[in-house]
Formats: sequence, C-alpha cells, structure tokens
Amino acid sequence: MTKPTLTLDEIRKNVSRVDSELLALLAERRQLSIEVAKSKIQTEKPVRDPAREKILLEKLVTAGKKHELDAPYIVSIFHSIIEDSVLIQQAFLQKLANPDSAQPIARVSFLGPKGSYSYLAAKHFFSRKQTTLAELPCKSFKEVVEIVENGRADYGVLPIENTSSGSINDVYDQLQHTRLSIVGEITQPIEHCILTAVDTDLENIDCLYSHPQPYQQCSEYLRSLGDVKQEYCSSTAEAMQKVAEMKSGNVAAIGNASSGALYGLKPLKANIANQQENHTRFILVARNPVDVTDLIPAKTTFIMSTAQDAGSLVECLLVFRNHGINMTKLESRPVLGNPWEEMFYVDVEGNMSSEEMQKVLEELTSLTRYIKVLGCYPIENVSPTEIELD
Ligand SMILES: C=C(O[C@@H]1C=C(C(=O)O)C=C[C@H]1O)C(=O)O
Repeated sequence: MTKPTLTLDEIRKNVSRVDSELLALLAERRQLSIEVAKSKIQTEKPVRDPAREKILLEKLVTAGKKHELDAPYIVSIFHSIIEDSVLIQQAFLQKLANPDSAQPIARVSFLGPKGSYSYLAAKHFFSRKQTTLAELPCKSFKEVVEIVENGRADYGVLPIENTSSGSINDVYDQLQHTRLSIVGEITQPIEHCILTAVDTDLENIDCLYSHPQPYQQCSEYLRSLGDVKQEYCSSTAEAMQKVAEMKSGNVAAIGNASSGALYGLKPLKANIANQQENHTRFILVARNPVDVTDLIPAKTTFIMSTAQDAGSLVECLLVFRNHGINMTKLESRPVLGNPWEEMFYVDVEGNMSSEEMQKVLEELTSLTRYIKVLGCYPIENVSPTEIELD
C-alpha cells in the first residue's frame, strides 16, 4: 500500500487551502457577472444568453477531460455557477430599476414560527439581494398580508402552489381582497421528513404534528404507517416547536430537516413525500408594484371575472394567444358572497410595461366584468442550458 507523505491533518490543510481558492474565484466570477450586467445596460442585451452558455459549457467539458474531470460533474457545477450569475445580474438590474425599494433591511412577514417553509423561502429570496431580513413570523396568511398593508412589514411571503397538492386556496382568496402587489416569486424545494426530539423507532410513533399541506403531500407514506393520529398545526415550524417541547419518543413532526435542527429535532425518516420532486412556489407581496427591466424575463398575474355567457373565458384566453403571450397558470376561485361566480387568476410570461401587454390589458378590459393586475415581477427560475454529452 502506498503511504501518503503527509499526515491527514496536513492533507486536510491543503484541501482547505484549495477550497478557499475556489471561494475567492467564485467571488471574482460573481464580480465579473456584475460587470457583464453593466455592459448589457449599455448594449440593451438580455441577461440570459443561451448560445454563450452552450459554447462555454462545451469548452469546459473538453478542458475538464484533460484534468480527468467527468462531463456530468463539470456540467452540474457550472449550471449552478451560471444560475448564480444570472440571478446576481437580475438582482443588480432590478435594484437599479427600483431604487426606492432597495433598502438594506427588509421587514418580512411569513407564516411562522421561524423555520417554516415560508421562512426558508424568505431567506432564499433575499439571499442574493444584499438585504438583511427583519423576520416577522405570523399566525395566518391573513396576518401576513395585513401587516404589510398596515406598514409594519415591507414584504409578505405567501405559498401559492405546490407540485403535489396544487393551489393554496386560502392564499388565492387573500389576493382577491388586497391592495398589495406581487413583486417577486421563488420556488422552494420541499423535503419532508419525520422529525423527533429523542432517539426512537418509527413503530413507537403514535401521534404526528404538522400543517395540513404536508399530510396531503405525504399521504401515501403516512397510510403505510397505519393507525397514527394526525394533529393539525398552523405551520410545520409550530409542529416542530410542540414536538421539541414534548421530548417524547411517541410523537413526531413532519417538516424540513434543516428547520428541525433549529428546534433540536433529528430526522427519523427522510423523503416521505408522494412525489420525489416536491416544490412550492411562493410569492412576495408589497405595498407598491415594482418595475421589471426588459433585460430579464417577467411574469404578470391578473385576476378577472368574465360575463357568465358561453365562451366568455375562451374569448379572454384567445387574447393571450393572439398576442403570442404564454400562459403559465390558470386558476379559478369562487367570489365570496356571490354564489357560483368565479374569479380567474392568470399568470402569463410578459412584462406589463411592454406594448404587447398593454394591448392585451386593453382588450381584456373590454371583454371582462372586472380585471386587475396583481403584479409584474421577475422570473427567477433559471432553466439550465443542456448540451450533448458523448
Ligand atoms: C455572464 C453572462 O450572463 C449570463 C451568464 C453566463 C455565465 O455565467 O457565464 C453566460 C451567459 C449569460 O446567460 C454573459 O452574458 O456573459
């Protein structure tokens, strides 16, 4: 067996030195991305350039081979690096486009307590925005909205849809009655685990604590557990808090492992969601709308109610098609107080400040009974540029 010439401590020192060099290089690359963004303002070029990304990835894969670094490894690392570069440029440009909303501290309301998925989404959203969070955990979605409305918070974070359990109706209903605007969105991976305060076995658990959503999202696994009681909490974090206080081997919370660690809980079983790909899309609401620079992709959300005549909704949707506007979501909710009347929520890819979208709004106004733009905001989902690997 070959004996290393260095001790483990010495080798680890070298690994740490390489890691800090990597960090310095990542920071330098980020800085260069900002320079690229400045140049794109001058040249009016869009932030995203898939052709450049493809060339860059292909060159990196070829260069990586010389170092015996395999292609999937290189591609996955550089997908993350490019995603960061695009999002850092978007954040920079949005700050310039909205100087009034660029505060160093943002007071953010979310369904608490600390550690909820809404809390994780809030952290995630502001991570590249050079903003410190003043956290305002709330007891309900209504309160999240109210404290932004009355000025105690600058932003509210609300979950709007999940890939397993679908739309979050309570949040849609809050949006019908608020004057707030949607100013951003973020997709958060949801990784549910069974979390306990003490070492125990799954067979010992006779009562679970969680929010109703995780019960739905993990229904198949939970059925396999048999006769286990399910207690409802206002959030996964509240469930974790309760389980931490009980310190019992017979109770468990369902929630995220990193949030569980905040409450001293350990995962007993991971990956319990019905779908492997379990994500929730969150929206950010604020008192004032934002402008989205036309160098980055934007989404617009409308609510509208149509006449109750045959084909009224189809007429509206044709407006999007005729203007080449892609619709990404259509949802309907009852209008409270008006039985059988529906309010439609529509998400489209498009910037409200564009001529095309102004025409769309004008045409829709003449076709609907009621229409309101809930917000126009940057799309922060950076889909990776794929290259052919041989
Ligand atoms: C940095 C740029 O912006 C984006 C990010 C890229 C990167 O990080 O390498 C490449 C192309 C663009 O999608 C650029 O245009 O060069």
